[in-house]
Amino acid sequence: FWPFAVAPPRGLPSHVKSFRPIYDEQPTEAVAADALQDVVGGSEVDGTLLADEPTILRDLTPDAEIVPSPQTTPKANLVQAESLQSMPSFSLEPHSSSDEDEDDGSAPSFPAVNSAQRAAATTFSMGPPILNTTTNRSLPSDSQLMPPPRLVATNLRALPAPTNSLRIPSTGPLPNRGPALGNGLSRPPAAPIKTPNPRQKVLLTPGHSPLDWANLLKSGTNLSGVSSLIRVTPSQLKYNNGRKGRPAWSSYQGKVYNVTPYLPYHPGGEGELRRAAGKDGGKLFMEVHPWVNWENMLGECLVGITVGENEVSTNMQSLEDMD
Ligand code: HEM
Repeated sequence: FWPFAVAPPRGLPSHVKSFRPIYDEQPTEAVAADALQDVVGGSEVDGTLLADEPTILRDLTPDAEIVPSPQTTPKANLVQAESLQSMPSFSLEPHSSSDEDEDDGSAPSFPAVNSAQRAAATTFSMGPPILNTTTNRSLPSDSQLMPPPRLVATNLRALPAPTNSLRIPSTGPLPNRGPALGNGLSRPPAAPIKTPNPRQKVLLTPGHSPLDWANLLKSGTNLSGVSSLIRVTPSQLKYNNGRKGRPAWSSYQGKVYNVTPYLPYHPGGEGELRRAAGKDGGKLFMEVHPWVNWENMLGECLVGITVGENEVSTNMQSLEDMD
């Protein structure tokens, strides 16, 4: 079935595998010619089909005006040599030239032959060295070189001995890892590291922080254990050493304090504070924390002042009586 008014083309070009109509309606001759033109090639000039194959179009459209088409596919033709004279021609053939700057296939000379650098080099012997193939490179003689540094004793530093080298030894125990263990599973507890001035603060029990002590000082509680300040003889001070239920008194620069209520508040621990109980604790105190103001911290604990043994008040009980 051929729906067009024209017959299907015969002798399709080799690159056309099939010829399939794409119009459902009856196309006009012009449309059919366009479709045919797409297939068989050719061109249209001023409404006139210029077919590459006039015989085919003649069969398809017998009434159409058929004119031979110009050559649309370039083909090699013989042309006259005169017509090529106006066209530039190129050639890869080498041509002879006396100019040394022309590329002769070798590396360009530097500096350029006619340059000022080349001229200066010949005049002042400056510029790049000209390699002479007969002498090759002229190495400087020993007399032109700096002499090697002399090894004198003052220039030498003692190298570290191999055993004291900082380099980690490749074999054996590492120097800072302790002794090697037999089973390798457990390690003995490390010895405590001693520092010149270790802090010896203790963990205070709840309710005994420095702030709690400050609040207790302001509470108005009698912390001294006495109704009024008294004269304290050395025997009295020694007697109140905090043992056997007796209060712990300590003297600091002539003043006696009852440190018993402060024991659980002492950041250094009760034991440290008890070391000064029953005696003058000024030396120990100043050895540990001379920055601490004991007068402010123990103000409410003040018992009295130290006096000589013979200065005991008449109404004061003797140490024998207190025992
Ligand atoms: C009764 C008088 C004393 C008061 C009021 C007192 C008070 C204090 C205070 C406030 C601190 C904390 C200091 C800080 O954090 O910098 C402290 C720490 C300490 N106190 Fe006392 N102290 C007294 C007596 C003593 C005595 C007689 C000793 C020793 C024999 C002692 C041994 C220590 C120690 C070892 C610490 C810990 C030091 C540290 O922080 O490393 N204190 N004391």
